[in-house]
Amino acid sequence: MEVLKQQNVKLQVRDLKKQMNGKEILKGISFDVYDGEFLSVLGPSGCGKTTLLRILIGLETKDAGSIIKEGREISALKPSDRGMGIVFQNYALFPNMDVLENVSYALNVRYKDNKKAKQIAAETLEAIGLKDQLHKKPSQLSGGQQQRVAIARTLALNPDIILLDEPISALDVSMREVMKRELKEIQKKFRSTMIFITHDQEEAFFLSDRIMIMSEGKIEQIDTPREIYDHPANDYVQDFVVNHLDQKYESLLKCTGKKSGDEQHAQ
Ligand SMILES: Nc1ncnc2c1ncn2[C@@H]1O[C@H](COP(=O)(O)OP(=O)(O)OP(=O)(O)O)[C@@H](O)[C@H]1O
Repeated sequence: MEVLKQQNVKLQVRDLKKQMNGKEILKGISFDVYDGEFLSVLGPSGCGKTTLLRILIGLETKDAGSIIKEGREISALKPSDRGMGIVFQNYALFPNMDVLENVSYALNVRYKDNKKAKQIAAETLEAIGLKDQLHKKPSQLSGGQQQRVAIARTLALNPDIILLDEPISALDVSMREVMKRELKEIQKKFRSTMIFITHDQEEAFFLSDRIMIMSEGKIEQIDTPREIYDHPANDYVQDFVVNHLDQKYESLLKCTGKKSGDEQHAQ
């Protein structure tokens, strides 16, 4: 974590508030995201994760607070000017276009140069392991492959920050495991800054540099997986995260190659 803290802060969210139908959905959320960080937003259904994501990218307005990306307040900008990309749970691919066309579509709009768009799309698809699938339609791909196309489509646009809204949840159990590992590889390869929404404790612990735990529109704790596990901030975190993971945490850490706090101090 110290390494990340020394890096640039990419995004600063301050005192973000949102009400809907008279109900407080976000109750003054403040956090930073570091350059190159994988931050998970973890919480149960209805705690406000998706609302937060939609406000960050500009699909929803905020009532109060600020969103500062690389020193600039972006709240007034439209979604396409915010330098953020989003990957949805349901892929949202164009069914009539092949894989290459799906990824090059937005690049065409950006560069107005079909050849360049296709080249960037093909390079990104190759980097993500889909070079043999370029001319298949989405319906000819597995759920995991479709989600990789959706991720490639976002990566190809090279956004400053990628938001992922439960991108793994719709896949079947075995594909979820594969996708989890692939997502980690993709983030390492592209060194992207990612904000990942999930209700799944194991996903968050496996993937994240830090985890932000939410309940009922507020942040309960934001820290590294190890810190959260070793020092839960309150009873909620203890119950929702630590008790849930139980003995699985050490094996999750082994999978990621992360060392325990004690081992790190010993070095
Ligand atoms: N358009 C809306 N109008 C009124 N209430 C809404 C609207 N959108 C969301 N809510 C409410 O806001 C709260 C937070 O919803 P949100 O979708 O952000 O939570 P979440 O943590 O992402 O949950 P889930 O994983 O189930 O989507 C919920 O109580 C939801 O019913």
